[in-house]
Amino acid sequence: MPCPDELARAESLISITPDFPQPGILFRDIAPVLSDADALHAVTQALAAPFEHGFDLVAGVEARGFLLAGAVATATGTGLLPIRKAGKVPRPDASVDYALEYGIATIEASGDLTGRRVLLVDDVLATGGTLRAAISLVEQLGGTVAGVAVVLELAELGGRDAVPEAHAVFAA
Ligand SMILES: O=P(O)(O)OC[C@H]1O[C@H](OP(=O)(O)OP(=O)(O)O)[C@H](O)[C@@H]1O
Ligand SMILES: Nc1ncnc2[nH]cnc12
Repeated sequence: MPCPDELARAESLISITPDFPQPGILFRDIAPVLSDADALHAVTQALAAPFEHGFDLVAGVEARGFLLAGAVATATGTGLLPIRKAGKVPRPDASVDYALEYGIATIEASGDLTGRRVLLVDDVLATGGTLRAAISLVEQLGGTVAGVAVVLELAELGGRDAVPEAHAVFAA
């Protein structure tokens, strides 16, 4: 497990910008965490820790989820499943439409995940639309969702109701 002091410092690096990308949205940006080696290490460890040995593939949703999924997969010696936004996968085997806090989107992926235990990771749990869609996508591909981990849960947006199994490193 990561050191609590290091995690607290990592949380303090998350920036908050009002009215981005739309008026009324309080945007949380984890980019400063990614560019700090100790903070990135602590957050990566904290994302994976509750699920130790319970997964063999890490999935992240484009784009910010990719960054964390890559870090967690490397740290835990597992593979990586990129879940892409619409139009990027040549022959998607699964496609899911969804709504998120500030828009609508479609995610796609290809491959046979039969027998794979997948840890889903993302930066922010807001309404939960993105992770709910990602869970559905993994299951459509034949995989089992072994866990869901996010860096930051925005509690007032109700994402926990949509994804009750989510483990959040930080909550706001
Ligand atoms: O809980 P929700 O309301 O679904 O919102 C959370 C999602 O919103 C952001 O992704 P975004 O689609 O903005 O993509 P990005 O990673 O490319 O910035 C964030 O990275 C999460 O995936
Ligand atoms: N408020 C927010 N900040 C950052 N990413 C988000 N994704 C959805 N809502 C968000």
